[in-house]
Amino acid sequence: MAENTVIEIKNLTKTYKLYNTPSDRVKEAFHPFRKKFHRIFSALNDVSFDVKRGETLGIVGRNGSGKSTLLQILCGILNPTDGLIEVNGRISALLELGAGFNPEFTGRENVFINGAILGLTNKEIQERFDDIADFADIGDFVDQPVKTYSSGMYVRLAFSVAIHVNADILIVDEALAVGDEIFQRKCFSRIQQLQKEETTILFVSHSASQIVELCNRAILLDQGELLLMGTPKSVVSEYHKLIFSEEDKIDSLRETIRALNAKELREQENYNKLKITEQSAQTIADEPNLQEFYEPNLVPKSTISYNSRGVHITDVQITTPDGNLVNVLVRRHKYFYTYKVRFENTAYNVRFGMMIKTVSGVELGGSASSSVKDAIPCIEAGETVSVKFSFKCLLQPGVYFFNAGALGVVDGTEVYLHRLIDAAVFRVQAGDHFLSTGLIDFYADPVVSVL
Ligand SMILES: Nc1ncnc2c1ncn2[C@@H]1O[C@H](COP(=O)(O)OP(=O)(O)OP(=O)(O)O)[C@@H](O)[C@H]1O
Repeated sequence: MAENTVIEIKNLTKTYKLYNTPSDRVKEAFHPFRKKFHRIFSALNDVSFDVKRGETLGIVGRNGSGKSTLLQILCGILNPTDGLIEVNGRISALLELGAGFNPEFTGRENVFINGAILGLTNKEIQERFDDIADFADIGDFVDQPVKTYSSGMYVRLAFSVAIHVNADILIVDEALAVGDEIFQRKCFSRIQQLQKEETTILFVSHSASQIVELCNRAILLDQGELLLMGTPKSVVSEYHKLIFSEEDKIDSLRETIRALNAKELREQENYNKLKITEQSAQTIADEPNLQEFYEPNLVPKSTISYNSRGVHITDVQITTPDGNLVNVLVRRHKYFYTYKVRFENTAYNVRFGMMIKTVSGVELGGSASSSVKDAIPCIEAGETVSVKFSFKCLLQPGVYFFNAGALGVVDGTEVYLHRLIDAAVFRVQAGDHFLSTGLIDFYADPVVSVL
C-alpha cells in the first residue's frame, strides 16, 4: 500500500446465496447429488478503489446498491466473498441507526462500552465523557436506558462518541439525515475540524449538497458495481440521472456512466473551471466601469438535460430589465432569468422552477413560479410558455450556475417534465468598493463613528 493510502480495496466481491424458500436451503444441504437450490446474488461486484490519508470520500448510490455492505466489510462486521481489503489505521464508524448501542444500558454505560470497543481505555473515556455528553446535548437522558431515546437523541450520542475517539478513519452512514438542522450544522463543523486534522472520512449520504460540500472525491455504486469515481459534483449528477431515469432507460444510462472515465472527467472539470477563472480575471481587468455585459465564451460546459416527458426548456437567458442579454453581472443590480418551455404533450398542474448554485454545486437559492395549489391546471400540447424570474444579484464576485425545471402532475405525483442542470452560467464582477466576504452579499454596508 502506498505511504499515504489508508484504505485499499481490490476486486472486492460479496455474494449471497438466495433461496426461494427456507426449505430449499435444507434440501440443498442434504441432497445426495449436491443439487443446487440457490442462485447467487452479488451485493458487491469486483469493487476496487483506494482512499488517501485526510481525504473525505463520498459514497452515493440508490437503495440496495451496496453502500452498507461495503462499509460493513470495511469495519470487519462482514467478511468479503472475494477480493482484498487493507486498512491502515483505527476506524470509528457510525453505521445504521440501531447498531452499536445496547438498548437496555444507559447512555453513559453505552459510551463506556462503545469507547472500549473503539480502542479507548477506561481512563481515556472518563477524560472525554463530559465532552461527549456536552456535544450530544441530551441532558439527564444520558443516565436513562437508551431504549427510551428518540432516534434523534440516539444518533446525537452515537455521533458524539464516534467523533471523540480520535480515530484515523471516520465512517458515517446516513446518520446525519436524522436530527434537526442545528445539530446537523454542529456535526458538519465538527467534521470540517476533523478534516483539518487529516482524519480520513467515508461519508454515505443521499444529500447531493452534503456530498458536494464535504467531500473531495466520491464514488457511485449501483447494483453492487462501482460505476464511477470522480469529483463529487460529477458523481452526484450521474447519481441523480440514475434516480430520475425511467426504468427502461436505466441499462443504457448505466452503460454511459460506466463508459465515463473518472480520471478524464476529473481532468475535464478542472480544465473547465480553470478556463472560467482565467476569463474572469482578464475581463474584470478590462472592465473598470462595472457595467453588465455579455461574454460569448462564458457558457456552461456541464449542462445536463433530463426527465423530458415531451416538454422542452429552451432559450435560457439572463437579461437586464431593458431586455439586454448579459452573463457578466454587477452586484446589487436587478436582472431577469428567463426561459421558454415547449409542450409537445398536454401537461397538468404545471409549475416552473429555478436554482442558483456555486461552481462546487452548493445550492444557494431558488424559487418556483407558484405553490403546488396554485399550479397552472393545464397546458395544452403545442403551446409554448415563457417563464421569467426577476432577481437581485446579491452574490459576491465569482461564477455561478442556474438550473431550470418544469414540473407537472403525472399519475397523481408531481414530477419533473423537463429539467436542465447548469442551464446557464454567469459571473459577478468584483468592484473597487468590494469589502464583503463569503458568498452572499447581505448589504452589510459599514457605518463607523468615533464616539
Ligand atoms: N444477508 C443478506 N442476504 C441477501 N441479500 C442481502 C443481505 N444483505 C444485503 N443484501 C442485499 O444486498 C444488496 C446491497 O445491500 P446494502 O444494504 O449494502 O445496500 P445500500 O446501498 O446500503 O442500501 P440502502 O441505501 O437502502 O441502505 C441489497 O439488494 C440487499 O437486499
